[in-house]
Amino acid sequence: MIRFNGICKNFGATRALDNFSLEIGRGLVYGLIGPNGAGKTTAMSILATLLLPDAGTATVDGLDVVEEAEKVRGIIGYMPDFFGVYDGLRATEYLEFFAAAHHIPAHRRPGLAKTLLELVNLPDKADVYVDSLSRGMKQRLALARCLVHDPKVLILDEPASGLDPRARAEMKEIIRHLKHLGKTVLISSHILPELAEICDAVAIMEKGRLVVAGTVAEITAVSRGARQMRVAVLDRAGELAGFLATRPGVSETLADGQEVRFLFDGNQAEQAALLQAMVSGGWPVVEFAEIRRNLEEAFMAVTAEGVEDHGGN
Ligand SMILES: Nc1ncnc2c1ncn2[C@@H]1O[C@H](COP(=O)(O)OP(=O)(O)OP(=O)(O)O)[C@@H](O)[C@H]1O
Repeated sequence: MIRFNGICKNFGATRALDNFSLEIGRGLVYGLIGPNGAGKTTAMSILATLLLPDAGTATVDGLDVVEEAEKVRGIIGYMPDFFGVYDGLRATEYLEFFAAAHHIPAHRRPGLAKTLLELVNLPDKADVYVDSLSRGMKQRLALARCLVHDPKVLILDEPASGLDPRARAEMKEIIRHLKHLGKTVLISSHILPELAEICDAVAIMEKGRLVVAGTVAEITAVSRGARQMRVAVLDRAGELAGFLATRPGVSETLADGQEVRFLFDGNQAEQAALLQAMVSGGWPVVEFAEIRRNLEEAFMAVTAEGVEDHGGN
């Protein structure tokens, strides 16, 4: 549904996008994550036809964002990271205004505004002036605004930034709902664990380049190298740490109370063999499991290590 192909974009001496390529399948919620200045907003602006790339191509549903910009605008909804709302307009008027800009016939606009306000959980704010809404409500109204022309693709630049936990949870619910409606959603965020919850896949960017892309599980695996393990025993943890240190693939053993933590570089069969060795050695093993990294830790690891490109998804 979305394809970036070798996109480069410079601002003076700053290379905002450097041969950036990514493919995003239809109907997915796709997260774009990266540190400040990674190029997320630049990539989204190019997709939204608001910036021209210096090199490379980008398409939305097969339409070129430069050659067929007008058609692209008809099938995307774009929510920028910073946006204003107009003074002196009520929520319904605000939505009707944008519906008019999208050539929705006048008789359909009131019903559409009502439906959209319900969709973003603002049905009781129809007659409230938009500049008096809370930040979270403004964000949701802005999202409703992106939906007036029923776009296939939504491009949401940090839609949850600056929101409190409740408002973020509401935003997440709405994004889930949009997925059920069949939309393809590209979303950028710094709130990484939240992206993990709602995204089918994520791409990590750094310095204008794609670092890694895939499902959250794939990314945590790619970034992992040796896995961190934890084994809990009824007693003799210190002795077990010594034993483990002699086993292949085991490093950095650390006994702490009734548990031992260590790094393990091995496949599942080797992991099973290790458990068997512990049990055969007489250690009373209560638990043995991998300590899974969350997306945030994976993100820190891959951006620090600069993992090679793994292509799009
Ligand atoms: N209009 C502009 N003029 C000059 N430099 C720009 C412009 N827009 C972006 N840049 C630069 O391009 C790089 C990428 O910026 P971009 O806003 O795309 O990153 P980002 O990943 O969205 O960052 P953030 O998370 O801080 O929003 C940065 O170094 C930024 O300073």
